[in-house]
Amino acid sequence: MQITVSHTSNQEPLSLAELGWSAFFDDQLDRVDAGLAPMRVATVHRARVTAESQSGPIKLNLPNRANTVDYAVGDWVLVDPNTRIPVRRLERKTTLQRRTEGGQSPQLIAANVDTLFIVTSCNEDLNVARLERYLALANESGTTPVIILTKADQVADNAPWRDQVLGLQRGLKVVALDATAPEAALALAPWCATGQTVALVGSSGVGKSSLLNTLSEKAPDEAQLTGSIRESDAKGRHTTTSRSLHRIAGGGWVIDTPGIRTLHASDLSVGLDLVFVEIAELAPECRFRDCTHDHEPGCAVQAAVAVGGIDPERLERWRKLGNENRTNTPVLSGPRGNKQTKASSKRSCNPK
Ligand SMILES: Nc1nc2c(ncn2[C@@H]2O[C@H](COP(=O)(O)OP(=O)(O)OP(=O)(O)O)[C@@H](O)[C@H]2O)c(=O)[nH]1
Ligand SMILES: [Zn+2]
Repeated sequence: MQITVSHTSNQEPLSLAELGWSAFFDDQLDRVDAGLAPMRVATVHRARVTAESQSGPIKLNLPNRANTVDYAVGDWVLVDPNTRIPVRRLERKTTLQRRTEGGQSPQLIAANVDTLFIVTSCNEDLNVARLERYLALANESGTTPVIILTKADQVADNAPWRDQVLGLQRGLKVVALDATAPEAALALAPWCATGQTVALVGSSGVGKSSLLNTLSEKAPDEAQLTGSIRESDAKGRHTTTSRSLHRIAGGGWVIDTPGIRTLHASDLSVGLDLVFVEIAELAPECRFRDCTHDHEPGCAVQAAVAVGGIDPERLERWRKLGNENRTNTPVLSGPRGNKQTKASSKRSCNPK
């Protein structure tokens, strides 16, 4: 499908596949959609949404009373090429969302992300509990997590950092690199092929902007701001201000999402099970169905801790994250007035 839309860019037209289109979206098209142009949401502001069309970036005209919070960077929308009004948003393949503290409805971070790059650096600031949160978020949203250890060039041996993160989830891929070096793009190429979409999450100062610039081969004058890091406490300044969709040189797309530091564990169920799979697998063997793996007799998890099969610190972090999840996930009223949480209505791994 190629529908011409007047635009501001001189770039070569992109195929839909280059924009990230796949059979998943094609299957959602109806005959009535003929004449509409599929486009990908690139930026979402309070009253303004822009998109990447096949012929370049364009500003969308929102219908009256449309709420921009309904759109996420990475969304596919079908746009009327004459009015530039998005007529329909396609169902999302993956949805990254977060709930701010006390927030009733989750806030969209990004949509249709294939791989979540969880960025952390080889310094003393590495926080496994935070990485487990990001992993649970990635799993829950349906994206594949990859841990990126930046600043590998600043340590003689990155093995101690690699060892800390490899065990955080079964089959986890970990890549150590220098985010500022062109070779970083090569190391990440397996996840950045044409049509693939990745997103970057991680604390301030770990190298997300640097990685973004390296992946997009941005010239210095158009590069994202890269902030400086305070040497004293290894904590960075927050410098990134607008989320957006960037083209990866010779391949897919990268979404940069600020504000992820205020991420809270909420709405997690299978996402948590996949991170703490060693606990989830043993839980059915506990004597009590609602075992909290704490003080109960016949607890298979505590038995595994006793013989060194389960790391007690992991169990403690699982408990904290599960508690945080339950606290932050609003309780919904069930059909007959019985209360149930969204998380517990799916297969749950919360401390029961
Ligand atoms: N040597 C080296 N320096 C790096 C690497 N990654 C980032 N830096 C430097 O660390 C500082 C912070 O990097 P940024 O890319 O701004 O970090 P960020 O994660 O985008 O930070 P926020 O925008 O605050 O979220 C900059 O001075 C970078 O040049 C790396 O892999 N090696
Ligand atoms: Zn138990």
